[in-house]
Amino acid sequence: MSGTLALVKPYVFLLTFDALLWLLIWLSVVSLGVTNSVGVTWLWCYRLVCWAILHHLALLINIEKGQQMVLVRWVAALCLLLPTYETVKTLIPFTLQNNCPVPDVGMVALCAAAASMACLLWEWVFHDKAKGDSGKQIKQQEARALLMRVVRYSYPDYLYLGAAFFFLTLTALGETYIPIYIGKVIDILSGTYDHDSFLSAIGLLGLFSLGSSLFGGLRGGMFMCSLCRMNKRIRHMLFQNLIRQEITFFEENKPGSLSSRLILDTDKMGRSVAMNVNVLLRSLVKTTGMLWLMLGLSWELTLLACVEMPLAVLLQNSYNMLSQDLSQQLQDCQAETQELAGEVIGAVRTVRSLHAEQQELRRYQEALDKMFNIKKRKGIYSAVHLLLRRTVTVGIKVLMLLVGRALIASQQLSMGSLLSFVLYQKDMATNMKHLVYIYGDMLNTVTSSVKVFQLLDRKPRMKEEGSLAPKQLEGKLAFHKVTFSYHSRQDVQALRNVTLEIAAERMTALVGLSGGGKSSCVSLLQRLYEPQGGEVLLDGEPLHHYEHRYLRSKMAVVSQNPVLFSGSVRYNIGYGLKGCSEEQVKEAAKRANAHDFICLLQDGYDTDVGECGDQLSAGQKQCIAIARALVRRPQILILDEATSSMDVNTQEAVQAVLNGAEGQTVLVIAHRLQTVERADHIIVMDNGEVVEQGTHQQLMEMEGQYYRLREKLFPED
Ligand SMILES: Nc1ncnc2c1ncn2[C@@H]1O[C@H](COP(=O)(O)OP(=O)(O)OP(=O)(O)O)[C@@H](O)[C@H]1O
Repeated sequence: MSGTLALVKPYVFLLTFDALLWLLIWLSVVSLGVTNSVGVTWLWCYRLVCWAILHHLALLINIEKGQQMVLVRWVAALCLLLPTYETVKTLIPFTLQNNCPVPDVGMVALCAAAASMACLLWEWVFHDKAKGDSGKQIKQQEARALLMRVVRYSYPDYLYLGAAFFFLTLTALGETYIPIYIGKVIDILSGTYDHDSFLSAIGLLGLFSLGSSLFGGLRGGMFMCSLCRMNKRIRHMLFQNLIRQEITFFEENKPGSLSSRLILDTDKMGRSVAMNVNVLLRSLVKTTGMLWLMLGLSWELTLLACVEMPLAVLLQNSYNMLSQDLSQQLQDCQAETQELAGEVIGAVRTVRSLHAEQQELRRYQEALDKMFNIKKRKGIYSAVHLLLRRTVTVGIKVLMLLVGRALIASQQLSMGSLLSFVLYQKDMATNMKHLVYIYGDMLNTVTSSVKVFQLLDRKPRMKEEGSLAPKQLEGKLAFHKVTFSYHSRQDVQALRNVTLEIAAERMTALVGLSGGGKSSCVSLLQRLYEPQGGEVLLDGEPLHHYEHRYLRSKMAVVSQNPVLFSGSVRYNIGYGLKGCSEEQVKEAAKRANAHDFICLLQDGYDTDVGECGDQLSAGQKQCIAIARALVRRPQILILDEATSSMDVNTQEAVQAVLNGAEGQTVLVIAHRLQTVERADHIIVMDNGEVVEQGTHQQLMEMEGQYYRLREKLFPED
């Protein structure tokens, strides 16, 4: 309380000083016997002198620097608003000129109130507070910075937005003039009837109504257009950055929440600019226009109408503070619920086979309950806020009608003008509410952009792509003292000081018990992860020195559970290849032993494989995945249990083709002895380490782990 008093004191002091200056000039005018208006030039001179005096006084007051600057800005507005208003008034034709020697007390008070409110609004809405502010203010500053960033993203649509703002101004101006003409019509009808005046008033009323509707439609269309364009741009940028991220990122962020960011949050982000700025500007133009016309009708009623604003600001401010946190909680909760539903639906077979429907239903119910509670609290805040707002509005309206009645009785106001005023006041309250509410809403919705921006700004945690792309590649792979653990399980080392060589143009087999580290080696070869220690080399050069695209063209990997995309068989085999011919697709399919079963499918190579290839068996999917790898003619082929779901005959056939691939480096991980026996070199891994290596013969003769564990290593034989 004492803090607020200390804050208000300098303002009261300067306001009293200003009132004294006005009293001085009034006494001078009276004593000199001036009866005509002093004129705008004189008023400017006088107020500039006042400004100089009050400005220096403001600088002399011993307050904190930031607050002093606010005071200085307020003094400028206080001194210069009235001469500015009088100047603009003289420039507009048909406006009643003030013939009093000095502006009347009401006008001075109104300008002081307007300057204070303008400053209050400016400091509250736009001005950055000094450093060292409380957490909430810092949060608001961040929200403002975010808002500016969202605005910057709409720059490319400046033509659409410019046109939209142009139509918006015309619409708002048209709407502003309507009540004035309604009042005129009422005055004509209630006084002595003049047909020409009536027709002209009705004609102009129709013109303004029609014009504002037409421009309103054009404005809406332009805003929608720019909103759609911005959404498209942001989603594209976001998706582009998402697919560049390292695999760990996708392990940490579930697909449900990512797709929510991509769809819901980007949408909200666009809305926070296009829709809210639309309403904000419309309200701003309308409020300014209406204030202008209302002042022309009666300053007493205008002053009364303006009282509503600080009260509305106060109420809205408190409501925004309470609802901003809840909105954030609600968003997180919605993303969680969506993720949960997506996970269960995606894994519905597993859920059903484990009879976990009830358990999942309970989990979903809990998530819905949590969301409901947040929404309930939000609803209660909103209802209380609405009630208080309505009470204030009705109170002000009653007061205004009482004052209006007094003004009509003293013939200072006509009935039509009072009606116009009441219409303005209603509209004014809505517009002011928008002015206050929209900014809060913008800050609210802009918080959904935080996560979008975090994703947009996220740099993949991988080494920079190299530039090596030699024409001739031998295809020799090597691990040199490689240590690696997954981000999600940093306590467990998946690979420990692994050193091994995969000879060029030879077939090497990686064998070992489950969890030995074989698939981790393959992941590092694909550069899905980066090792924490040591290096993975290709022809003696670290993998990250090579161009990304080059590596992908030289190395193909087929995994145990290959992912197919919904689309035709042909599309899946030639996936990601530009200009892949029909012959190349068929030849690869034949080599992968897939051609025969593809021909038996309903539409042959044009058959849709369904979502994730669901309409094919696991073995058929593997055959297509092998064809997809072979069509690229890779120098290095990695098969991670790639034939495990095929029947024995198919496995044999495919393996024979793979073995016969001339000049190719082949690395296989297999659980079948026949496959491993064919390899030129076998590396045995256990618990993240290389324990033995050699040919099948050598390993058998060694009688080490390979020999002892062969039954566990090759359970399929
Ligand atoms: N994505 C992952 N996140 C965390 N830990 C993982 C991940 N993948 C594997 N691991 C762990 O890393 C270690 C090595 O696993 P890896 O999959 O490389 O073994 P593997 O020899 O290929 O086993 P399998 O024959 O069963 O496929 C294991 O302890 C495993 O639990």
